[in-house]
Amino acid sequence: MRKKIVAGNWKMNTTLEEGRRLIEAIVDQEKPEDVTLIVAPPYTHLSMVNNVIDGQEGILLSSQDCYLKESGAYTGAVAPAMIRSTGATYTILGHSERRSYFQEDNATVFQKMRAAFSEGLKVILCIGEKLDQREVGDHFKVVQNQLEETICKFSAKEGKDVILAYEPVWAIGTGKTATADQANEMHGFIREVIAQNFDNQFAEQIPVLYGGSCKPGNAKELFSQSNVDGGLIGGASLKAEDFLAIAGSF
Ligand SMILES: O=C[C@H](O)COP(=O)(O)O
Repeated sequence: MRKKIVAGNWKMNTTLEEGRRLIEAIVDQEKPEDVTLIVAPPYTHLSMVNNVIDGQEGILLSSQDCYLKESGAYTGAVAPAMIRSTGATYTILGHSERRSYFQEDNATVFQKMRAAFSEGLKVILCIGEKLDQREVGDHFKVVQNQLEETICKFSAKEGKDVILAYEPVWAIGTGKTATADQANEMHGFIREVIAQNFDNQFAEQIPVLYGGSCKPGNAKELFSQSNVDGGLIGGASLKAEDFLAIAGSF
C-alpha cells in the first residue's frame, strides 16, 4: 500500500503574514488521518511555517527549489543545507515553471537532486510534457527522458525517498485538467520506466502525484485511479478549506 500524499505548492504567493494565516488555518482544521500533507511555501516563510506545524502529525515542510552548490558566492541562491536548517525535509525540483522561466534542463535538475540528497533533503521531482509535445504524440518519450536523465541516474538507495509528480504543463494553472484516464495512463507508464531502471518493488512503492488544476471538484476522480497516489496542488492550495477538501478526496 503506497502512501497517500497531498502537497501544496504556494509558488510566489502570500506575504509572510498571509502565509502565517494560511498555515494556521490548515493546522486548525481537521486533517484526514491516513494522508500526508506537505506544504511548500516561499523560502522566506519556511522557518515561520515550521514553527506553526511543529509537533503536528502528518504535515511536512518543503521548499519549492534549491540551488545545486553547497555554499559560496551565488547571490540570491539558497543551498540545501540552509533549507534543512529551517526544518524543511523536502524540496520540489524540476517544476515546469523552473524549467521554462529559469531555463533549467534535466542536467540541472540532476545536479540539484545530487546536492539535495547530499544534505539529506528529500525530493519531489516534477516531470511532464508540454501541449505541443502531447499533440504530436511525444508525451511518453519526453517523460521517459526526464526520468532517465534525473532519478534513474541515482542508486535505489539514493532515490528511495523521492516522490514523483506528473504535471502536464498544459494543465498547470490553466483550468484544464488531464482526464483521470490520461493521468492514470501516464502514471502507469512512469511506474514502468522506474521498474525498468530500478526494479518492480521500487516502482511499486514510489508515490506518483498528479498536478495540474487539481481542485476539490476533480480530486476524487483523479485519486480513485490505481496509479495516482495524491496531488501536487498549486492554486487550490492557497485556501485552507480547498487544500483540505482535496486531501479528503481519497
Ligand atoms: O505545483 C503545482 C502545479 O504546478 C499545479 O498548479 P495548479 O494547481 O495551479 O494548476
